[in-house]
Amino acid sequence: MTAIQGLAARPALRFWSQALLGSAVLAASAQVSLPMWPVPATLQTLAVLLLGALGGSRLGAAAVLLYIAEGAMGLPVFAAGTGGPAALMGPTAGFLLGFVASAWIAGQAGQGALRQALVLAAAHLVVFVPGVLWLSGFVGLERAVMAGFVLFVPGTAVKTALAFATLRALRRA
Ligand SMILES: O=C(O)CCCC[C@@H]1SC[C@@H]2NC(=O)N[C@@H]21
Repeated sequence: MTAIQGLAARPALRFWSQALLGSAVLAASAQVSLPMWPVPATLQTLAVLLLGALGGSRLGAAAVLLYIAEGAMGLPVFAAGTGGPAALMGPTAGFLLGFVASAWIAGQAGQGALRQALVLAAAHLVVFVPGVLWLSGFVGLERAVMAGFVLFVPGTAVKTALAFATLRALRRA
C-alpha cells in the first residue's frame, strides 16, 4: 500500500492531513501583509473563503481551528509572523475567531453563481463582527469600526470577487 492509498483508506487521517495543509496555506496568506496598526491588511480572508468554499464547512473550520492552535502554541503563523498567547489575546484576536465562522459559512457556497456570490460576501463580512467588537476593547468602538472595518471595505470587495472567480474557475475545470 502506498502512502497515498494509506491516507485514502483512513478518512480521519486524510481529513486532518488536509486540514493541516489548509492551515499551512492560511499561515502563508498571513505573511502577505501590509503592516497597518492596529489591524494589518492580509490575504488571510481570501484563504479562509477558499478553504471553506472548496473544502466544505467542516474541513474549512477545522483548518482554521488548527491554524489558531498552531498560533497559540507559539508558531509564527499569524499576520506578519506573530504567534503565541499574547498575539492570540491581542487587538486582532477577534478576526481570528471570525475566520472559523467565515470558513464554515463559505462551505455553504453550493453550486449556483448568485448563491456562491452571496454566501462568500456573507462569509467575508462575518469576520468583522467579532473582529471589530474585540478590537473596540483596545481602541474604542468608533476607532475600531474605522480601523477594523471601513478601511478594509475596498479590499474586502476585491478579495470576495477573487474568491468567487477562483471558485467558479475551479468548479468549471
Ligand atoms: O493577527 C492576525 O493574524 C489577524 C489579522 C486580521 C486582519 C483582518 S482580517 C479582515 C481584515 N482584512 C484584512 O486584510 N485585514 C483585516
